Amino acid sequence: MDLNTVWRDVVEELQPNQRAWLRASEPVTLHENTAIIAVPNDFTRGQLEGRLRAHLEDRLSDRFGREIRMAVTVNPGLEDEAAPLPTIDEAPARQSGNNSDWDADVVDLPGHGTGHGAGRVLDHGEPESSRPSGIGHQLGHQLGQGGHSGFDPGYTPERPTPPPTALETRLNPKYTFETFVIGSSNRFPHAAAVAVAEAPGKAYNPLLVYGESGLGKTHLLHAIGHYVRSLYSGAKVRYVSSEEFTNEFINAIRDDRQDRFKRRYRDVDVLLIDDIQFLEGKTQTQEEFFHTFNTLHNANKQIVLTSDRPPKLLEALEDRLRNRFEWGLITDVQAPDLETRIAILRKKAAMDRLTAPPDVLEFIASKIQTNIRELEGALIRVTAFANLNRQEVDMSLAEIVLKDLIPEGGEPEITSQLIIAQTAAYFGVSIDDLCGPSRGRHLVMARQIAMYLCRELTSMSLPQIGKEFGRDHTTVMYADRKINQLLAERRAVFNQVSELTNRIKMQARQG
Ligand SMILES: Nc1ncnc2c1ncn2[C@@H]1O[C@H](COP(=O)(O)OP(=O)(O)OP(=O)(O)O)[C@@H](O)[C@H]1O
Repeated sequence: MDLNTVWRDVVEELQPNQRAWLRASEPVTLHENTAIIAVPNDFTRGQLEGRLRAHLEDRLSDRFGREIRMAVTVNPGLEDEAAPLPTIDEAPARQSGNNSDWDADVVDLPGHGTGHGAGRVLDHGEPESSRPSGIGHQLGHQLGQGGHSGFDPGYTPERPTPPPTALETRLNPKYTFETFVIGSSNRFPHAAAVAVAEAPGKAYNPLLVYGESGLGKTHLLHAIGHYVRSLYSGAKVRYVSSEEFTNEFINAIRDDRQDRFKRRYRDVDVLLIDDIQFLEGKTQTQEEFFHTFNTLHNANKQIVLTSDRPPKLLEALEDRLRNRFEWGLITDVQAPDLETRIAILRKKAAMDRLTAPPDVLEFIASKIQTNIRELEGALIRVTAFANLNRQEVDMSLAEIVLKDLIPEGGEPEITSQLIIAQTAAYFGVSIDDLCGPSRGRHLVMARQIAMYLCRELTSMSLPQIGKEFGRDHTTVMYADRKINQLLAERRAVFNQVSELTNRIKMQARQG
């Protein structure tokens, strides 16, 4: 059964006045349980997402014999098709929607707005890394985006004030679409992310990406931020984890600075909010976020969310909030297949100038199957070990290092308490000191290693790890980077980390 036919029938069955809304709608694709429908403008999208949604989803589900969700995207090109002759009044309006408010360099980005994809078709063949200006455009098309020609973003860049730096928007410069490897496990969320970045507030709103830890959700979120900023200079992009959002909200109440907090999150063009599962059970923060969400959504500002579960399973979230999350497009990242894992390792090796022959990359990729963070960690350890021993990276070396990293018979569960206790014992310091404020050199190193191991061996988020040590997430990020670097430079650190990892894993296995 094809979506075109079903959509036509479903529209036919509507009341004439309702049918009028859908005159210029166009079904784009059916991806698993999501039917993507393009409409010409925000107003129509509002109708579809509001009063017509339940009915249309029911009818689509009946026809396909399974539950179908609808995701609506705006494609202004459809209006042109629907309207036989533009009136004189309309013409200038369209033109102003054609990016004339934006910086010239933005409009002239290669590969954009031409409608003729410079990108390759990604449905077949090897995983590849994404180049948004070509491939993204084409994928955007696959998801019903008309490219960004004719797209009126609805906000103007603030020319008098310089655009915020990546630091101010808190985007990790390494997490871009260029460094993201596309494979079958993430093709759809990647395409959705590109579409949203090319047409913020128009494509799918909100976009929600869910999936297990270490599969690239945060990476995609940051990539959207970078890409929006490169396309629309002056666009206000804000990235925040839900934990930070919660903490800032609590602090704002404490300091009686709610207004400032509200402005911070409501006065943005794109809000990227990570790990919304942390909002579960936090009633007051949920309430605040609900209003933030509504303010942004009503103003057609883009919201992108990530979660470790689909919204349906976020049980301790208020219904009205969960319901909001289900308005737009929901898509998941899955564990990468072997080819994608190899491609990710190749890319990482090239980026960080780590030399490892193809058989070693394949070996690592075959051993570490689910978490990309662990996959990258294993590559770093193998190359660091070789570097310290002034040896070539080869299979026998990789086998030794990975044997320590991956125990026979599956992974035991490792907690931060275990890591902290073992690290404290290993370095001969007390747990209180390890997690306390003292900044003695020995202690700082032990603490950084403990933080690094929490990042490596558990699925805890940066803020969660930070909390264990009474510090914020940036300290954890710094520690993680620092230890990764020292692993390659200092044999003592490499040995300590390896030995400690073994001890922790052994202890975890013994229960
Ligand atoms: N497709 C990919 N291509 C290249 N690198 C990737 C890809 N997916 C993930 N990574 C890398 O894997 C690491 C973990 O990814 P990320 O932090 O985005 O995962 P996550 O799903 O947000 O995990 P968590 O829920 O634990 O925060 C990052 O270093 C990221 O750059």
